[in-house]
Amino acid sequence: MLKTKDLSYWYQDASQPLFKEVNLEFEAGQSYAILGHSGTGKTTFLSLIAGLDHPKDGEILLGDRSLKQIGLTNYRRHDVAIVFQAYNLFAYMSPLDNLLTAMAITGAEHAGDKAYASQILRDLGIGDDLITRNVQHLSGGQQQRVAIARTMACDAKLVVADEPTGNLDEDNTHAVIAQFQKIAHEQQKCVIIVTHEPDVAAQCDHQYRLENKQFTQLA
Ligand SMILES: Nc1ncnc2c1ncn2[C@@H]1O[C@H](COP(=O)(O)OP(=O)(O)OP(=O)(O)O)[C@@H](O)[C@H]1O
Repeated sequence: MLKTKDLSYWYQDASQPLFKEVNLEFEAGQSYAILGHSGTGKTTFLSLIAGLDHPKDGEILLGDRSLKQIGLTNYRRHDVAIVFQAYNLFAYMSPLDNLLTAMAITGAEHAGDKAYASQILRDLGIGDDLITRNVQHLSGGQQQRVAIARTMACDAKLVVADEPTGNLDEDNTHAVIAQFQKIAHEQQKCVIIVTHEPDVAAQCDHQYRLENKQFTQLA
């Protein structure tokens, strides 16, 4: 589904790339964890996959089209959903309006369908008492579940998450990863998660470590 072809990136100095000539393939219906020490370039890699920046060298292909051909704005709107550690919800809106707004912006199949959006939130434990409350009055774990619900309500086949459990306790971490597994296996999406936590990575279908400018498959 998504492929990197000789992908390289550096910020200032081309002789010191963060990663070099990376060739990876990510399939629909599977989840992938990317581990690695701080500063190795995991977030940078994810931002390229998410279409937030252009590669310095090489390319990223969705199916047989490069992100450059698709256009990054187009790609971000329709093909990829992003979950950050800091939830990144629309502030001052309720969980329900967060989903409905994202569905409208991305032109999702179920755009405007309140019952559909409410059910996804309910399935993630955001019940009727919380669904219309300002998201800023929700706990960290609840906000992260809303962010995940939003990716489920939209049609993007690729879901990327940067340290999605970084702020969560053990129970919420477990629930969030279980939900990502559901997104991969039941919705047949491709889920790519950057994490520091080996326990989190171990719950994904595949694990890679970014080290010495290359990705090594661990499992
Ligand atoms: N906009 C930028 N300009 C210059 N250097 C940057 C920029 N963003 C990140 N870097 C540097 O690039 C390197 C990789 O950063 P990145 O955030 O991708 O690493 P990471 O593996 O995700 O780290 P962490 O696990 O700590 O989040 C770091 O040394 C960082 O300081």
